[in-house]
Amino acid sequence: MASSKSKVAIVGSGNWGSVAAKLVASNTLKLSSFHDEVRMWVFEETLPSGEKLSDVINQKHENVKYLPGIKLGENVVADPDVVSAVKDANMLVFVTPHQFIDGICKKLAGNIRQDAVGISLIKGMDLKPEGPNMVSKLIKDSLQIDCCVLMGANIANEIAVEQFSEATVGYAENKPTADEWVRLFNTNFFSVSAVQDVEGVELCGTLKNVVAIAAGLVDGLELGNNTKAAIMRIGLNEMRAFCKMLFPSVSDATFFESCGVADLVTTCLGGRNRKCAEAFAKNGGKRSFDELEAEMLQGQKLQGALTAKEVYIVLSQRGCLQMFPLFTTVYHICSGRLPPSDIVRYRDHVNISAL
Ligand SMILES: NC(=O)C1=CN([C@@H]2O[C@H](COP(=O)(O)OP(=O)(O)OC[C@H]3O[C@@H](n4cnc5c(N)ncnc54)[C@H](O)[C@@H]3O)[C@@H](O)[C@H]2O)C=CC1
Ligand SMILES: O=C(CO)COP(=O)(O)O
Repeated sequence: MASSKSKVAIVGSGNWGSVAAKLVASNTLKLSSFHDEVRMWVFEETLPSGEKLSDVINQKHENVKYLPGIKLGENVVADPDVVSAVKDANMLVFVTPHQFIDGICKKLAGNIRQDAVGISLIKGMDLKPEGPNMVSKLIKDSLQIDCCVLMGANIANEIAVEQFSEATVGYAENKPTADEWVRLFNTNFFSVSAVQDVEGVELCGTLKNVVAIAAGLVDGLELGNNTKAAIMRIGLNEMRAFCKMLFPSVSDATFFESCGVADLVTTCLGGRNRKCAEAFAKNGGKRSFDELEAEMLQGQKLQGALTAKEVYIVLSQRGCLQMFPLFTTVYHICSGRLPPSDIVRYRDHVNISAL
């Protein structure tokens, strides 16, 4: 007889992907409605030792490259083949840098269980010539599955050592499925709640990375706390305006959840986008974000600079750059068209034409 237990697979194994696997795997051991084993797809790479990353994860139960020093749990099994990693699972957790998800979905289409559901932890958007698409929608449409999102003030390294934080699950209509995701992720140090606003939750997680770049520039320029707070406030307003422009149904209450103001604050204080933007400003904009990412993040990926470009393209297409002067200025600084110091002159730059 087929088992009615749910089986979980994690699509991704970077910094947050590894922590998500650890969180979920601690719960599948405790909750009888889940199979113990959690399969985690690893984008395979060869370590300096000559060993394959997936082999090392399975031997040491640790992602030595993206989450060193943290045990994932013996029930996390690394699999370098994405189709094999998901084939038995009915709960799929997507957690890769956003630039890779389209290609991954193309590989998975037609290769997942009929009864599968998904959740996206990916902060970023998918941009097609016809316009912006949310990552959860891309997953939903390409795999024909229900797809929730989980976003929040979730710096992975802090959750890895079990420091208290919160997260928000966003769902469209299917509350029972959202509740199942909450059950899978919630722990005594990771407090998860669900709201019926999938677009609002996902766009908050996406757009705060652009504001984090602005906050990092302020840090690099040593402009102080008041300036940084001002940039965060202005950024939050632009986040809200952008959300409402794309999806008028987005609720103001969503901005007060962990996925909203809390994620904005933690990312502007301690995230990777902030850190690289600080270095960018300290170098006077002479070293690109790609160079700084490669040098400072040991293979981890920034989402903010790419998202700033994607947001800029959406705003240009819609002819509303002037309504989003901070987002526009962040893009021009990231692309080298304006100096980092112009972050506080953002109001002067709303009429710059596209590159
Ligand atoms: N790290 C964090 O603290 C948090 C990250 N997030 C979000 O989660 C998502 C994933 O982030 P992380 O897990 O931190 O990843 P990461 O930033 O550690 O990225 C590296 C991952 O990308 C993979 N990769 C590299 N090239 C690839 C390719 N061509 N195709 C497929 N995969 C490739 C690497 O193997 C590695 O698993 C992002 O959208 C991020 O914004 C959300 C909350 C917290
Ligand atoms: O999303 C994050 C925290 O919630 C992490 O942000 P960074 O990618 O800037 O580190």
